Amino acid sequence: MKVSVVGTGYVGLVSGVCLAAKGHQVTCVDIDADKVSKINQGMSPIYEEGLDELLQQTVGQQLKATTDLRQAVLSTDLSIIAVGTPFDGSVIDLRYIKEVAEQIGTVLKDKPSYHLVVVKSTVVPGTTDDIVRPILESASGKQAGPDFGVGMNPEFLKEGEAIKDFMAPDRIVLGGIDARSIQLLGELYSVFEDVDKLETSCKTAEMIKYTANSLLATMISFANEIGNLCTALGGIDVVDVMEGVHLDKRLSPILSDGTRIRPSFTSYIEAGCGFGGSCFPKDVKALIAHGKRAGEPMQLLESVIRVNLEQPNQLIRLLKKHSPDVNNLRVAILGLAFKPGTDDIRESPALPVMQSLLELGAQIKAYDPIALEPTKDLFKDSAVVFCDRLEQAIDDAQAIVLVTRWPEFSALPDLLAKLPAQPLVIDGRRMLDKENVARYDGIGL
Ligand SMILES: NC(=O)c1ccc[n+]([C@@H]2O[C@H](COP(=O)([O-])OP(=O)(O)OC[C@H]3O[C@@H](n4cnc5c(N)ncnc54)[C@H](O)[C@@H]3O)[C@@H](O)[C@H]2O)c1
Ligand SMILES: O=c1ccn([C@@H]2O[C@H](COP(=O)(O)OP(=O)(O)O[C@H]3O[C@H](CO)[C@@H](O)[C@H](O)[C@H]3O)[C@@H](O)[C@H]2O)c(=O)[nH]1
Repeated sequence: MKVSVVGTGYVGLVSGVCLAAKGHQVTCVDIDADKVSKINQGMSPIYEEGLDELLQQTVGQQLKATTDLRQAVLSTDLSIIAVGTPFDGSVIDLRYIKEVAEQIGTVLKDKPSYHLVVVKSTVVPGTTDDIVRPILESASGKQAGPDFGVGMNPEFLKEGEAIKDFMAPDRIVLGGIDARSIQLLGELYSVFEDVDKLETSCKTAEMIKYTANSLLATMISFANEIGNLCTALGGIDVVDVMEGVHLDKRLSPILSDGTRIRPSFTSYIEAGCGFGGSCFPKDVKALIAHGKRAGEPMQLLESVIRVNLEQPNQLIRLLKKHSPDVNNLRVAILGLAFKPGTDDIRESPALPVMQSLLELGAQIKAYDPIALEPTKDLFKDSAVVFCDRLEQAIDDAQAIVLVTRWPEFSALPDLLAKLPAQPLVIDGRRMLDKENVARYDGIGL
């Protein structure tokens, strides 16, 4: 099929490149001419494992990028909207979605053939039916249904694993205003075989996305609250607790070949220093606000956000338990990205941890394999020393605070063993073997 994807951020570019790799003819559209130029040269504007390679395989053949939305819509059968939907504190900001809907509607006025417009951005339930559809109708002077189709197809990819998630998704949700819209959207995804596909309304598709993210965020805050209680009670390790809980077959099913799905970090019931990123915090807050407007306060989700806001402080509390005076303490912060596999620092727990330590007078060295540059900008007026190598960050540290679960940090016990004096290690992700580190403490211990 011929597909245009509007917005070339994490979701738009990954979707465009993967759909191209699956054999579709894709035109990516962005208002940012720099991004468009980079994409056409085969260079991804964002860091995502495997994206550059897949882009280079497809660009100039199955995929091209442009700033010309009009031409892109006229020359394709289907347009996917993948622009940002930031949360402004009380509602999600639909400015970019509305702008793009208006622009696509204007083009549809001059397009004689049927076209399907699909919202992929995360939008609160009702947005596609009540906001996007009327804008498309009024800008085109046409009627949704007979003249053009409207669909909603939420995206579930995780940053750092985006290509894998898109190419082999757990499920594909096909929302649409009518059978024809859903059928065409289904055709786009017919190249994804052996994947559960759910056909539904746009409003339900939107709600599935928010519910999925809210559930995962709830599981994390739940694990973190239990972890903090383990710390307060003493003599209990949350890792053992969660393993015991997870052995319930309802949580770790036994597969038909007899193997059991074991608890792992990705199970979302592992305690840590809090969830960050561009999705969980924003989406949970947006659903809370949407609930309030509907007269349905979301008390559980309010607590999920409160627990998460407080969780980075738990690292400071643990540090102070061992070193009550943090003033002038030499502290290494390991990991700045909100999770491994990305240079994205949005809502990363590392940011409030560094801020608190600076206020307490600590001397900070910070290290991340790829997220140093964006963090440098945020702390440019501070005395934080940014290190290019892990060894450099820890060489004279009195304390180490591990914030991001980068695989590279599993080498820490060996590196520490070579140091003349052993620093205290506060493990915010419980990724190190506590028996292998001389002075160890961590979340939920
Ligand atoms: N980042 C994720 O992991 C993820 C995963 C699933 C869903 N989502 C959702 O997908 C949506 C997009 O997220 P993102 O992280 O890709 O956003 P992003 O901010 O990385 O990218 C948005 C892109 O849209 C472009 N844009 C803005 N206005 C435009 C216009 N009028 N025409 C063309 N391009 C325009 C911007 O220049 C930018 O490149 C959001 O609703 C987000 O919640 C994100
Ligand atoms: O057991 C866990 C798992 C994750 N996290 C943290 O949770 C945050 C989010 O992690 P992850 O879910 O891996 O990354 P995202 O890229 O934010 O992906 C989430 O948000 C996307 C955007 O909506 C969805 O598409 C994905 O399905 C959903 O997992 C990160 O800070 C992680 O460190 C934990 O603290 N404990």
